[in-house]
Amino acid sequence: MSTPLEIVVHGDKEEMARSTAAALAGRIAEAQRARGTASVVLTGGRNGNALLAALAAPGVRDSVDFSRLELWWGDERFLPEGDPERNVTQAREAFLAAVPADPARVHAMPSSDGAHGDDVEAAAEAYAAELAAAARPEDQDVPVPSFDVLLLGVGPDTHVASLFPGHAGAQEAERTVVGVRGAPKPPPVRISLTLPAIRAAREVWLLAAGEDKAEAVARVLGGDAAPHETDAPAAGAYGRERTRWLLDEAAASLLPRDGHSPRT
Ligand SMILES: O=C(O)[C@H](O)[C@@H](O)[C@H](O)[C@H](O)COP(=O)(O)O
Repeated sequence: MSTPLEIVVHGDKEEMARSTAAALAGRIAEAQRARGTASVVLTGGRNGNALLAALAAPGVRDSVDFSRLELWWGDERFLPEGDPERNVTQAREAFLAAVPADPARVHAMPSSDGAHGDDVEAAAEAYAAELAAAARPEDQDVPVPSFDVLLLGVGPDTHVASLFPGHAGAQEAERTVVGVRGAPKPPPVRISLTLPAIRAAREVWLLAAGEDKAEAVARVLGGDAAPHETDAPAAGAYGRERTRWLLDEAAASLLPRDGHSPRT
């Protein structure tokens, strides 16, 4: 990992969601002051949706100018539009329905009944093209926008987005978006940003709360050296400027406490 890690441990998952939502609102406001707009990549999953619900809370959402916020997704379940299992469907329910986001700036990944039908590779290429079209010349050499914050839930097997240990997506070194088949986490067919796209973000924030994440957190952060990213994709998820792990006590419970702080 090339950027120093920040590890923040909260009392419980609710506090992690609330605190991280407030920090994200602040980061969005800073980016909008600095560059006029902000760009955030959302994640699916329980922790990701809890964060979105906290961001939509009245005291927090009022500090964000949603008319100047670009929203992207790190992965998506490749299902028909409106399917309750799609990350964008869950984000609409948890968050988008409550905030004045600009629909032109909400970049959902394709559905399996859209322009590309059930061709997940074509759908992935289309999203890669949308990302490339939004990239500016001054952005880094990876053809995606300079995301200000890229959010990732962490799976109990250390997967992030839909990049799973031992699967081809975690080894992709060129493309920015891939189609995923045979995902161990249902549904099996997905679209995902790759690690090169993830690492193009200014900041990567990894969300891991709950006892079921303790082994994954210890696997990536607890040893003397990080595991290889193809074996533990979360180990390859870091930003150009900042990498933050947002935990709760349960998820941090297996980290070394004997004066040897987790690798940061
Ligand atoms: O589409 C998905 O399922 C997510 O994007 C996935 O990467 C998720 O973030 C992790 O599996 C953690 O999910 P939980 O927070 O529910 O444990």
